[in-house]
Amino acid sequence: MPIGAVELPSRGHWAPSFAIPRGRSSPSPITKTKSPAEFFAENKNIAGFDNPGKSLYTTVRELVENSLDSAESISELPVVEITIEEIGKSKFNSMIGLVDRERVDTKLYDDYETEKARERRLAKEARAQELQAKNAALGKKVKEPSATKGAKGRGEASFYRVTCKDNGKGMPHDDIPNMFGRVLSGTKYGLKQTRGKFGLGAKMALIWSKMSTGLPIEISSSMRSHNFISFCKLDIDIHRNIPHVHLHEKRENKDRWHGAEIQVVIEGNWTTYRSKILHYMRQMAVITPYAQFLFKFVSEVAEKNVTIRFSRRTDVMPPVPVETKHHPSSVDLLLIKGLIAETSKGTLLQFLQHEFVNIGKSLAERLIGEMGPEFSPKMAVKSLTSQQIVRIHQLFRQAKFDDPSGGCLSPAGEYNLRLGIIKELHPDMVATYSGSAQVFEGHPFIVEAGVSVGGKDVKQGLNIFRFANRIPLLFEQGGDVVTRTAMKRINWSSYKINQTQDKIGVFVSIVSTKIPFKGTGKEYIGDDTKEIASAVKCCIQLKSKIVRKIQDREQQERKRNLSRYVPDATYAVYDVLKEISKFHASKKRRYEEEEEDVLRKVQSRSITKETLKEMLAQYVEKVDYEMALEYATQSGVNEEPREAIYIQALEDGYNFTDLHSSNFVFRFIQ
Ligand SMILES: Nc1ncnc2c1ncn2[C@@H]1O[C@H](COP(=O)(O)OP(=O)(O)OP(=O)(O)O)[C@@H](O)[C@H]1O
Repeated sequence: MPIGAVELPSRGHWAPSFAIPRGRSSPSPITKTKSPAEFFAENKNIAGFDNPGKSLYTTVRELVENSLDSAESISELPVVEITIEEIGKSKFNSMIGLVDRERVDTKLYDDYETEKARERRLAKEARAQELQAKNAALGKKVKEPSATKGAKGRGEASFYRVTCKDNGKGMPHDDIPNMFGRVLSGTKYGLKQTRGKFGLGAKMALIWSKMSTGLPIEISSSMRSHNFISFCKLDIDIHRNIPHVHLHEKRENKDRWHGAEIQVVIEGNWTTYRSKILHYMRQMAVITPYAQFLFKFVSEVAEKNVTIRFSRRTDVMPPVPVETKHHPSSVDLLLIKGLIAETSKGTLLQFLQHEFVNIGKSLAERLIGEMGPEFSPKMAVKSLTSQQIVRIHQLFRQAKFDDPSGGCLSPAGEYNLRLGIIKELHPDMVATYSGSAQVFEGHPFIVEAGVSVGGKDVKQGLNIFRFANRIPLLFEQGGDVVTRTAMKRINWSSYKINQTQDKIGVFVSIVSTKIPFKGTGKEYIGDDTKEIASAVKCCIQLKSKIVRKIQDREQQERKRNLSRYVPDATYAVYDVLKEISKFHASKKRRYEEEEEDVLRKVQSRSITKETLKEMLAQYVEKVDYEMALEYATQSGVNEEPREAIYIQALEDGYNFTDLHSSNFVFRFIQ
């Protein structure tokens, strides 16, 4: 939807209005209204900008998610480059044209400490270090020393330039100022599964930069059809909630690049949020294995630099989610009024039939009949009174409608989820499951889950990975429906898994046209949504798959263990045989015919160490095969290797056909 079509909440209507007393002498309060930009600047924590560290994290997150939404919207395999560049105080000062100044009156500063206090602090730190070294020498677990707190005081602020570049759709030249300089404006307001929803994230990064560094945001963008790059430098007029454009021009696009590059300079804290940012990138790589991410942290000190490339492992992308219409049981009074105001349909019958899913002509007629004598199919929908609209709403809440289909959703897919887990965690075992579409308050949702055991960089116990509309959720884990289900409602021991000792990965991805997040931070899904809670439980219960995989693994390990002993066993047996064959030659003892045959062969060297080793290996192979066959007969392996596969519809422009299964995709290129 072009930005012009986005109906912005008009200032003053939605914003909290409150009374400010003028002072003791003046009892009559004046009512003030706030612009959305002002409101979010004052309450930035509700959008994930709680402190400098979290703000750095949220800025990265908002920019990366916009990039992915953008590339996927044009079915382009995403290539996203994100760079966080540390900017020292001197560099920052020179960027804003401020001359560095040494402290003169040191006692003026909050972090001033007397000589005595400094000595005491240093002595305490030395004692802590000594204790740590002692513990390390004794092999005891050493706790990370808490960041040495100097004297009190907030310390120096750290500044970072965050740049995010993608190969997405780009933006129309004239829309850029509004997209980045007007809070609550965006192109993702329709009823559709997208990562972004509120029209807020990029603007919050700008508001934070305005609050912490005063520097504007820079946007470069080009669309596929453009032979120019739009460049825009802007900040935001907080009080009026409008963009304040510094520069907006068209530049040459020699390389025919399309996509967007956003750059913002903010205060942050890399030290405290480093691990959160890297976890976020890794989890994004799990759920988006068809994207390529290049993450860079560029420090002023070269040793602190970080470069991580999360490579693409597949070019199979989930389908682009499609916009859908509202389900009658999901709408409220305000929404019905909005739909009536916007509809191009003339009559009530047409309105019901065309503006909602799952209302066909005959159902629309039955509903109108049920509304009462003052309603008729041919009546003008725009002539409905407020009372009549309430009647429609009441009926929508009580009538029975078919559930909405999940066809408009775009889950990661079992194949991608499995691939992402394998690529980033290298587990010993992974089982995945994809649920069918279900419904919550008229919105379809799909839950997919994976369970892994073992792997790289995975801690002992439960490691929970949560995703909503393919966004990793890292904060407020405790109250989340996935955490609670995995910790409290699943009996892991019945899966042959030890909940405290095994390295267990639990991955749950929920996609929907409406994710019931708690709060605006998009950080967790409450445990109180019954439908979602039970779907999550069903999905994590991959019991038969997990148990089967563990048995398979035990089978493989048995063979591996037996094979490992073949050389030693060969030497031991051969040495014994040689000794016995000497006895046999001296006729001191008689043996059975079969045994004599073996001993003769050892003597004549037609049985050597090598042949014996080979025979033992063959025997292990045979026994393993027989046991596997027996196991397969018991557990019905005949059913197991069959994978459901389906053929993707051939659309114009495709010159290949994909055969999908949860474990693989065959691509036939014509
Ligand atoms: N990298 C990008 N490529 C193309 N368009 C972009 C990009 N970043 C932002 N946009 C456009 O700017 C709009 C505003 O982005 P913003 O991050 O403020 O909100 P949002 O993504 O719509 O919602 P949310 O606040 O939930 O993230 C987006 O809707 C999108 O149309």
